[in-house]
Amino acid sequence: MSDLAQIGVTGLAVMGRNLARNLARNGYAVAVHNRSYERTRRLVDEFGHEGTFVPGESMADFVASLARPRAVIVMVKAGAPTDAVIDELVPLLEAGDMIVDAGNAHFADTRRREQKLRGHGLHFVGTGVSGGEEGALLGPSIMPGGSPESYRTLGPMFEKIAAKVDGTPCCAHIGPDGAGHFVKMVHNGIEYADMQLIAEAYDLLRAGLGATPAEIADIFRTWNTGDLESFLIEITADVLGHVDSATGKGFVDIVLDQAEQKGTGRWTVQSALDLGVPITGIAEATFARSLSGHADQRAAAREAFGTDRAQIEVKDRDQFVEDVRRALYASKIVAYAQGFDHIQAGSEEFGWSIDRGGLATIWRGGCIIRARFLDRIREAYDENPTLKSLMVAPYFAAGVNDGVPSWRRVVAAAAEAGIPAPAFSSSLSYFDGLRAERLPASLIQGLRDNFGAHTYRRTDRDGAFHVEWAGDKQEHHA
Ligand SMILES: NC(=O)C1=CN([C@@H]2O[C@H](COP(=O)(O)OP(=O)(O)OC[C@H]3O[C@@H](n4cnc5c(N)ncnc54)[C@H](OP(=O)(O)O)[C@@H]3O)[C@@H](O)[C@H]2O)C=CC1
Ligand SMILES: O=C(CO)[C@H](O)[C@H](O)COP(=O)(O)O
Repeated sequence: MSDLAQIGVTGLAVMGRNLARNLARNGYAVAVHNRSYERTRRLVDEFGHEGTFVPGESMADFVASLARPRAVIVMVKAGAPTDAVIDELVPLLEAGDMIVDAGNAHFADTRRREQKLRGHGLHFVGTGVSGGEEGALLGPSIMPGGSPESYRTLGPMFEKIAAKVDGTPCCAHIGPDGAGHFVKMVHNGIEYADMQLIAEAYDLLRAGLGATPAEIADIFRTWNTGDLESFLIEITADVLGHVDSATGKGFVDIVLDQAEQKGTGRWTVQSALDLGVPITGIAEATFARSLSGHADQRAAAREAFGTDRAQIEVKDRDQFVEDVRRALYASKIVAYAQGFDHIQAGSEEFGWSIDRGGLATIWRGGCIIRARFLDRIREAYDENPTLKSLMVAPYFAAGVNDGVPSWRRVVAAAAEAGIPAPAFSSSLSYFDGLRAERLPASLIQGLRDNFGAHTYRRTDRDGAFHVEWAGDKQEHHA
C-alpha cells in the first residue's frame, strides 16, 4: 500500500482536528496541517494512536503527502483566512484535485471560489458540516455541494464518517457549486430560531411558575420524550440543570444575557430578503440576539421605562406548561417550514435542484437541529415534493391546529405581562397571515398607488390600474 495519505485536513482547531481524527478512526490515512505547526504536533502527540496521521509542517509538505487526485479539507475561519489558504494551495495542486471548504462560508463566496477554481481544473467543494466539536469526531451531518464528479470520490469517505440514522448516513450530495453552504447557512438560521423559541419558553415558564432553572430543566427533560424530542431540547435541560461552581447559583443566572453570533443567522436573513422569502421566526431570532447585545440602549430603556413585569396569572400549572409546550412546538414547525421554503427559493434561483426530503434525511442525525420530527419532514416531502408549505402537510397541520389555542394564550400572556416573546408572536402572526382570507396588503397597494403611481391589481379584473388621486380620482388601465 502507498504511504501517501488518502485525504488531508488543513486547519486543526476544534472542528478540523476532530474531523481528521474521525477520518483516521475510520481507517483513512490523513495528512494534517495547520498554519501554526503547534496544533499539528499536538494532534499527532495526543491522538496519533487513533489511526494514520501524516503531519506536514509546510503546505508544500502537506500536499506532497497526498495521493492523487488530491482531496484537501480546509477547516479554517471563514472569509479572508479561507481565501488565504486557497491561494496557498492552488499553485501546489493540479487538475482534478479537490479543495473541500468545510467551514461556515457564505454561499456567495463559495460560488465565486468554485467558478475561479474551475478555471484551474480544480474541484471546489463547499461543504456544510454540522455537529459541533463532538459531532465532528463522532459523526456530523455533512452537506457537500460542488460537482457530482467530486462527490464520487469524496462521498464514500464522507458517508463513512457521518452520523448514521437507521443505518442511513447523514450525508448526501446537495447540489452543485454553493448548494452545500447555502443549506448549512439555512440550517444555522433554523438553529437560531429553535434556540430563541427555547429561550422564550424558558423565560415564560420562569415568570409564570416562579420555577428555578433546575425545575425548568426537568420540564425540558420531560418534553424531550415527546414530539419536541431534539438535541437542542436535550442540551437545554443540561444547561438549565448546571450549577455554577464558583457561586452555587444556577449557571444561566451568572451568564451575561448578551447572545453572540458569528454571522450565519444574519446571512440567512439577508439572503431571504434577497429571495423574498418571509423567514420571520429566523429573522426575529437574529434580531433578538442583536437586541440583547445593545447594552447601552437597554440600560437607557430600563432607566426611562423601568423593568416592571406583571405577574402571569397561572391558575393551572400543568395547563400552563402544556400551553408553552404546544406554543413551542407550533412555532418550531413555522421555523422549519420557513427554512425549507428558503431552501426551495435558493434552489430555484440558482438552479440547484435541492431535494428537500433528502435534506431532512441527513439532518436527522449529527447536526445541531436534529430532531425527531425531521423524519416527518422527510415523509412530507417524499409524499409531495412540491408541497406548498411544510405547515400544510397533514402531520404538521394537525400539530399546528392542536396548538393554536395554547399558542394564542401564551402570546397574549407574554404581551400582558411585558415578557418579550418575539419568535413566538411572529410565528403566530405568520400563521394567521398565511391563512387570512384577506390581508390589509390591499390598503398598502392603495397607498403606493396614491403617492407613487405604482399601480395595483383588482380582484375582479385582469391588468394593472391607477387612480388619478390628485385629480378626478378616475381609474385608468396602467
Ligand atoms: N465550532 C463549531 O462548532 C463549528 C465551526 N464550523 C466552522 O468550521 C471552521 C473552523 O471552526 P473552528 O474549528 O471552530 O476554528 P476557528 O473558526 O476558531 O478557526 C481556527 C483555525 O483557523 C486557522 N486560521 C485562522 N486564520 C488563518 C489564516 N489567515 N490562514 C490560515 N489559517 C488560519 C487557525 O490557524 P492557527 O491555529 O494557526 O491560528 C485555526 O486552525 C469555521 O469556518 C467555523 O465557522 C462549522 C461547524 C461548527
Ligand atoms: O455552525 C455551527 C453550528 O451549526 C457553529 O456552532 C456556529 O458557530 C453557530 O453559529 P453562531 O456562532 O452564530 O451561534
